Amino acid sequence: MQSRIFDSQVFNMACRQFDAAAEILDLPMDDRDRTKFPKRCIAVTMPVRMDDGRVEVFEAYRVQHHLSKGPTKGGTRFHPSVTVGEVAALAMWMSWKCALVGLPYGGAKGGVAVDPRQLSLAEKERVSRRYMQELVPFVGPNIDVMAPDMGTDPQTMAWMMDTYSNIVGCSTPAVVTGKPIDIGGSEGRLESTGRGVAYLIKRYLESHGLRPHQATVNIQGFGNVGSHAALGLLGYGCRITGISDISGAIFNPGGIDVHEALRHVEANGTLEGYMEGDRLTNDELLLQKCTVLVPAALERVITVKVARKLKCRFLAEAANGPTTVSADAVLDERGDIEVIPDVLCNSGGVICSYFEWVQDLQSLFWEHDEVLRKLFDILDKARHSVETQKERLGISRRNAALTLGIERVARAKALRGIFP
Ligand SMILES: NC(=O)C1=CN([C@@H]2O[C@H](COP(=O)(O)OP(=O)(O)OC[C@H]3O[C@@H](n4cnc5c(N)ncnc54)[C@H](OP(=O)(O)O)[C@@H]3O)[C@@H](O)[C@H]2O)C=CC1
Ligand SMILES: O=C(O)CCC(=O)C(=O)O
Repeated sequence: MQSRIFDSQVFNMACRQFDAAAEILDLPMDDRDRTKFPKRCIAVTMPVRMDDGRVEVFEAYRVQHHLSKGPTKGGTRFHPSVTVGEVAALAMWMSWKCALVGLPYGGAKGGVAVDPRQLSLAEKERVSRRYMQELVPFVGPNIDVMAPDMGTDPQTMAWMMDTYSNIVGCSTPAVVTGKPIDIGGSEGRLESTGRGVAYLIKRYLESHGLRPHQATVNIQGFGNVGSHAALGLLGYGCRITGISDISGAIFNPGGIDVHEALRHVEANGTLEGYMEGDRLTNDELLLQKCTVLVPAALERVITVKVARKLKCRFLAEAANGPTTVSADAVLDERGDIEVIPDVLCNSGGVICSYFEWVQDLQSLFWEHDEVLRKLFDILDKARHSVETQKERLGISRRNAALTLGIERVARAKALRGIFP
C-alpha cells in the first residue's frame, strides 16, 4: 500500500525504518501494511478568535496509529511546521516506543499548525480549548489519551482536560497526562522525559567504562526535555558544555551554569542575551567535540553531512526522529558513535504518563520517589532487552529497539485476527 494522505519526508522516514525492521523480523507480508499504516487520522480546521477581534483558522490533526493493545497515547505539538505526515510519523514512533517499554497502549500524536510564541496567553488558551473541543468525539481515558509535546506544557493540558470535562459533564483527569499535580497530574511527569534521557546516558556511559564526571554534553533544544536532561546530567556530575534554543547556541568548554541559563530563559523566554560562553549556530553546536550529543528539538537535524562530521562518542536521541535514515547508515558505517535511539532514549515521558493515567483511574497517588524508582526500573529493563536483541541478531541498537516494538504490535494484531 502507498499512503497518499501522509506522504512527506518524515513519514517516509518512519516507513523506511519500519520496512527495514520488518525485513529483519521476516514479518509475514500480510501483516506488514496493517502494522505499519495509521488506523485513524482526524483533521480539523479550527476557528479561533484572536485578541484583536479577527478570526483565524488553524489546521490541526490527531493520528491514532493502532488500537490493538489498548487506548492510544501520545503528545500534542504546537509548531508552525506541523503537517499530517509529521504527526503520523510521530504516532508510529509512539506505537513502537510504548510496545518496547511494555505499556498497554497504541501510539498517537496530535498537532496544531501554529507558532505558540506568536500567541498571547489568552490566545493559546483558546487554541488549546478549541483543539480539545474538536476532538472530544474521538478521545477519552479508554480511547485516546493526550499529553504535552513541543510547544505545549502542563497549563495547556489543564485547559484541555477542563474543556473535555465540561463537555462530558464530569471531571475526567485521565483524558490527558502531563497535567499540573493539583488537578490529577503525577509527581515526576514534568521532568520525566529529560530525567529518563539523563538516566539512560549515565547507564550507557558506565557500561562503556566512563564515569559521568568525565563526560561533556552538548544539548540542542532547551525546552522541557533538553533542560531537564541538562539538570539530570548535571546532578550525575557531567559537564554541560553546550545548550541551544531557536535563537542559537551557547558553547562553553569550561561548563555552563545550567541553573543560571534556566533563570535567564524564565525571565526572557529565550536564551538570546545569555552571555556565558561563545555564541554558535544550532548547526555549529552539533559539530562541536563532546562525549554526548543530545538533540532535543526537531526531527531530521542529523543529516548525512552532519553525521559524517560528528565528533561525539554517544548520540542520545531525546527528540523524536532527529536522525535521517541515510545519516543512520553513515553512523553504522562509522561505527565509532553509540546511538541511543529515540524510542528508547525519550521513553521516560510516556512511561510516567502511563503512571499518571493509572493513578488518575484509581484516584490513588504515589510519592515522587516511588514514581522515579518505577521509571528507572522500566528503563533498565527496556535497555537490557534492547542490548540483548542487538547482540542476538547482530543489528544496530536502533533496529534492535524498533524490532522489539514492532514485533510486539504485530503479534497483538495477529493474535486478535481480523474482524469480521
Ligand atoms: N515533552 C515530552 O514529554 C516529550 C518530548 N519529546 C520530544 O522532545 C523534543 C523536544 O520536546 P519538548 O522539550 O517537549 O519541547 P519544548 O517546546 O518544551 O522545547 C523545544 C525546544 O527546542 C527548541 N527549538 C525549536 N525549534 C528549534 C530549532 N529549529 N532549532 C533549535 N532549537 C529549536 C525550542 O526553542 P524556543 O523555546 O526558542 O522555541 C525549545 O528550546 C521533541 O522532539 C519532542 O517530540 C519526546 C518525548 C516526550
Ligand atoms: O507522555 C505521553 O503520553 C507522550 C509523550 C510523547 O509525546 C512522546 O513520547 O513523544
